[in-house]
Amino acid sequence: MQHVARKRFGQHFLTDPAIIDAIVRAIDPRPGQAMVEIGPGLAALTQPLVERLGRLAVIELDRDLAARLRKHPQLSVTEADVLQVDFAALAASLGTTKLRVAGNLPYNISTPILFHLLQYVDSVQDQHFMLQKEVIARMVARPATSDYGRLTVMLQWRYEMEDVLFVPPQAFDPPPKVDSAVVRMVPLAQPAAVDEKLLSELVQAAFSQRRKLLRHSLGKWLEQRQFAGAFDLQRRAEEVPVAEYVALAQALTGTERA
Ligand SMILES: C[S@@+](CC[C@H](N)C(=O)[O-])C[C@H]1O[C@@H](n2cnc3c(N)ncnc32)[C@H](O)[C@@H]1O
Repeated sequence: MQHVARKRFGQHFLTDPAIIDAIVRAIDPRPGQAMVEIGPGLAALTQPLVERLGRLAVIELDRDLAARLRKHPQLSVTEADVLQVDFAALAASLGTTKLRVAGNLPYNISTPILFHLLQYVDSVQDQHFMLQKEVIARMVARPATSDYGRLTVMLQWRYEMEDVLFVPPQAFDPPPKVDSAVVRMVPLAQPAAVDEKLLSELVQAAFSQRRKLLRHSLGKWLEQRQFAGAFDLQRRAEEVPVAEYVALAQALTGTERA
């Protein structure tokens, strides 16, 4: 039966066989691996993935698409909003502690999905996501560039990330208005021990006025926390490397490096 793409679910279905093949090769699924796909849609990626894996868990919000997918004997379908899914519990239900996660994400909620998964980083082996190209540019950005921001710091603190593939709008039906790309995210083996909430507040304060020097955006914030250490506030937020934000958050809590 024909499915009309639903805009509210960010539905853009992959149709280009060469692109689908390139994405699956980048993911490199192996038999028996525990993988979950977010937003399988009409199964463009799902089918080649499950052929290689043997079994695949999928999370789909669209009730009609979930009903179709349930007919596939090798899929376990969770009909849910991915932002409500407990990935640690999902990993346990699949008999693993480390999940592989993949998906051509709905772009309207891609940043919330990335932050949701950050909570479950300890239950993840790796993540491969198709996203708007500009979002991936922000994820993998280097300091002192206009793409470097809150998303960069909060993700680079926990993941090694790589832009692995460019995908043009014509690879989808209907084509999105933006260019896309695929990112590989691998959790760091030895992340710094830091209070994530504090780091998040710090980074938010720093980038709240990104064109100004940090003494304007962060000075007062540090004063309120009675910070007496050394930190150069004569810079803009985008000039501070991830490791320095982490070290500052550690100094604020007295946490030692792991
Ligand atoms: C960009 S489409 C990708 C579809 C398919 N994987 C493909 O590549 O052709 C995004 C998919 O995510 C689903 N989706 C949208 N919002 C979702 C949510 N909150 N939770 C789970 N799935 C969602 C959509 O219904 C759709 O199937």
